[in-house]
Amino acid sequence: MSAPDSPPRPLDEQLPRIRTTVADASGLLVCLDFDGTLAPIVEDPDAARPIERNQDVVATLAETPSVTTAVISGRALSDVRERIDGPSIYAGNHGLELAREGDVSVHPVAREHADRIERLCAILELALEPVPNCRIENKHLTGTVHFRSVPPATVPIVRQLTRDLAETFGGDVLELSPGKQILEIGPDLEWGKGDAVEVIAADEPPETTVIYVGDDVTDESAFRAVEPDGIGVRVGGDEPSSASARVDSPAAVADFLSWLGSTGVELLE
Ligand SMILES: O=P(O)(O)OC[C@H]1O[C@H](O[C@H]2O[C@H](CO)[C@@H](O)[C@H](O)[C@H]2O)[C@H](O)[C@@H](O)[C@@H]1O
Repeated sequence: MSAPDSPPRPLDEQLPRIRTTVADASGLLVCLDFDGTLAPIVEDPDAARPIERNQDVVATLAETPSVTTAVISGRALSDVRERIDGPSIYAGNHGLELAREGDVSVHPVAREHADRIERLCAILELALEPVPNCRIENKHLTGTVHFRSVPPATVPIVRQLTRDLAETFGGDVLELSPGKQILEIGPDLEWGKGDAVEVIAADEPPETTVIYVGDDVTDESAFRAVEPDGIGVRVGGDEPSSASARVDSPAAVADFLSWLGSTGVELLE
């Protein structure tokens, strides 16, 4: 395992360990983040789409008997399900909602605070309306303030207003967290993508290797959940990470997933 403050190694360097780990397994649970991992980061969050090769390889993996696929996203569950087909499991809102086997479960504390999130999103819409290209994404259990496309001089204002309004209207039950050119508002909870991965993995047969691929700070809890027995792959950037391997881009994710679907599946016990 790499220490949390050490950079993951390029995937090629990690392949010998990955081969051994997969060869010792009877099946794979492949968990995938969406934005920045399957889909390139784009200016308009509504325009994000997986690259075609990721869409194809996820569909192929989803049909492979020894593989379970899951998409674990910060987007709302209803949103991410529309964006990629195939997986049998989806988690939305950073793991606060989980859909599997025809059932959707929602974290009870997040459900309790959903009205407060809705109200705060409405207030933020009004307050930030004068800032060109500032978007509020109301995800019902969490909300996102997007400042990727705002005039650079207004970013500090967006950040400060968001902080102030979250403090005033979030009481002591909501918290802010960072993302890629966003601020996320959610319930103040010890629950994240790593917890969702653990819940999903608990239902897999013994000797399943868990793989998690993601690009952002909220994916770190998932890397910690899967490493060192499983495989964490961080996409892009050069930040320290708890993932042991790194790839450059969604295109490189497609290469890795294709390798898993061919060589990886053949290596399984
Ligand atoms: O966990 P993820 O599936 O990676 O979701 C994290 C956030 O992704 C989206 O925002 C990011 O992608 C946008 C489209 O490329 C980009 O415009 C934005 O700047 C990024 O932060 C999504 O809109 C958020 O709701 C997710 O929380």
